[in-house]
Amino acid sequence: MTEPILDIRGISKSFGALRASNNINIDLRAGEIHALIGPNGAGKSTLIKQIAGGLRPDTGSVHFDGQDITALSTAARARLGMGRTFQISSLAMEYTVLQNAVLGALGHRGDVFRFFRPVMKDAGLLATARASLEQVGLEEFHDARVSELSHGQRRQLEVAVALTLSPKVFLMDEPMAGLGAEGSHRLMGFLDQLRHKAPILLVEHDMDAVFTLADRISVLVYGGIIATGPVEDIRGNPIVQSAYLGEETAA
Ligand SMILES: Nc1ncnc2c1ncn2[C@@H]1O[C@H](COP(=O)(O)OP(=O)(O)OP(=O)(O)O)[C@@H](O)[C@H]1O
Repeated sequence: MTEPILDIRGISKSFGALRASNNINIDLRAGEIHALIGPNGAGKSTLIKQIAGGLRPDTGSVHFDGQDITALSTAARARLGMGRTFQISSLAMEYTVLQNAVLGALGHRGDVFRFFRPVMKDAGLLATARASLEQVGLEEFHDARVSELSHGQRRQLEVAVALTLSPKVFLMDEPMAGLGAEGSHRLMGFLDQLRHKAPILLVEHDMDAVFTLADRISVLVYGGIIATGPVEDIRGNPIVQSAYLGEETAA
């Protein structure tokens, strides 16, 4: 078995009396999509924040590419190759697709206090931005404003922005949210390919997407992982069904 690229060991996090993460172990290996599912409030976003660096765990560690990064900032983790897309879009709606990608590349470079105009003439940044847009198939939309894009295209642009730092892994928080059937279908095809560039830890409520895309699934309930395994094992696991999937089908 290959060494995990991302290895979360024994993470716990409490907010007052609430144990939002309870001794969580989860890892991500090359080429895979590992889905993290669980009911609302189970602690999925809290876990992603601790992996990405926005929230410090009370105990436990995050290892990334062989290095203990538990004490590193979000920016330092991003520079090491931790790519992230968010539950709520982080795009600048009135800027163009290319400008968003350039801003992403600029942010990752760390020198954000430059004036916008010269930035758009920076050959290195432009090349990085264009290459990322090409990888997600948005090269024809360089000059379109984000506000003119479909939801699905915005999700692709978010991935392009993350790609500007050549990520070694992706953390994705509900990428299917707000997409219609066709948009979800397209994005699923895209993520299916993307996993070969960098494995994906995928938080997702859309069970069709999870069952279609995931290589492994971890189920989080009340802050603790109650099961991890291949899709078929999780689907057929009676504890998972009563704790989560039953609830979903009843909805
Ligand atoms: N900063 C915070 N302070 C206090 N409680 C918090 C904080 N962040 C999260 N919580 C609580 O921790 C629990 C887990 O929340 P979290 O947002 O991680 O769940 P989730 O599984 O991502 O939910 P959803 O699927 O609705 O996005 C919830 O009970 C939430 O209210």
